[in-house]
Amino acid sequence: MGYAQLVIGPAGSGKSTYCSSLHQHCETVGRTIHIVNLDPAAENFDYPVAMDIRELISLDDVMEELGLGPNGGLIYCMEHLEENLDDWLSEELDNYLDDDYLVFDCPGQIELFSHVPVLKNFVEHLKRKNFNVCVVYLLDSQFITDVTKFISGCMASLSAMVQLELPHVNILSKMDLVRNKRDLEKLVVLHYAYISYLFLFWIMAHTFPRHFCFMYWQLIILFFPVLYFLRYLNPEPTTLLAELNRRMAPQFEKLNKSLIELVDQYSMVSFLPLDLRKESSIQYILSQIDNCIQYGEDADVKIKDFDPDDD
Ligand SMILES: Nc1nc2c(ncn2[C@@H]2O[C@H](COP(=O)(O)OP(=O)(O)OP(=O)(O)O)[C@@H](O)[C@H]2O)c(=O)[nH]1
Ligand SMILES: [Mg+2]
Repeated sequence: MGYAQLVIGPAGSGKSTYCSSLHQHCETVGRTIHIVNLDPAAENFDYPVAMDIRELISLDDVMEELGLGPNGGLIYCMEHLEENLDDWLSEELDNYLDDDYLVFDCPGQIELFSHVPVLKNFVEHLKRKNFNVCVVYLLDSQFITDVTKFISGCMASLSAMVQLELPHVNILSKMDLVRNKRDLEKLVVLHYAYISYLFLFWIMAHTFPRHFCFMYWQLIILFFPVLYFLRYLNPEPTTLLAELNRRMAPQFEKLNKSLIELVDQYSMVSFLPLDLRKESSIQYILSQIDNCIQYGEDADVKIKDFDPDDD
């Protein structure tokens, strides 16, 4: 039994960077994984490439010989891969043993996981080769700066989920950028809270000179910033719906409600945050994916077989 991650997501969402960080992390902890490049347009790699689609077909050749543009050329390359699943891919996969762990770094063209059946047939082939496969869908954290962007990212992920019919892990990448923004927001809110506090303190001191009144106001003033942070830490579907309705014209209310229900039904609101600066964040994501593909479960059984107490 082999194990595989299919890393997909919109262009520039951080797929290749994730693959490279994952490889580094695994090297550090003494675990072997092999990264496969499935992007015929990729040129620079921060990880050792175990298998490379460019050995099968080159995007530049396709564009030159067939007169196609970069996107049409890429779809042609992927369809060529589909035609060579039994030859090229099977031969390459034969180099890997049982228990090997492959990570496929895919191109970012959304067509590949919305309606073009190449990836679907690709994973079917992996399954036939006895691989446990999990989809890892990366969404750039910038998508949470705007509710409409967030919903469109969720829809693209949902489309991959429905098309590929595999265990699916959603990841919010580039969390280091969110943190900076949130720190700024925190600072602004605390700044205003502090000014309000001083202002009210001054008014109350002149109007009600009793001490318990200050305590009462103190509680109210501190309560508002806390509520503000909770709203960002744990977004509820109802909050998303309210924001969506606020952003769009009234005639879209019914559509918004259905979209949010759909997103909620497929548990799409749950994304695992990935902060590449933290080793613990990569480790947590990897453990969740391992769980999905049951990696390591056989190893436990083997350890039990060799338990020295049995003698
Ligand atoms: N700040 C920050 N930048 C990141 C992170 N991950 C990726 N990037 C940057 O985002 C850009 C795109 O990253 P890639 O890893 O090439 O994204 P990709 O999804 O492989 O892109 P395509 O293969 O073209 O679809 C690069 O400039 C990366 O340096 C991250 O965790 N934090
Ligand atoms: Mg890439």
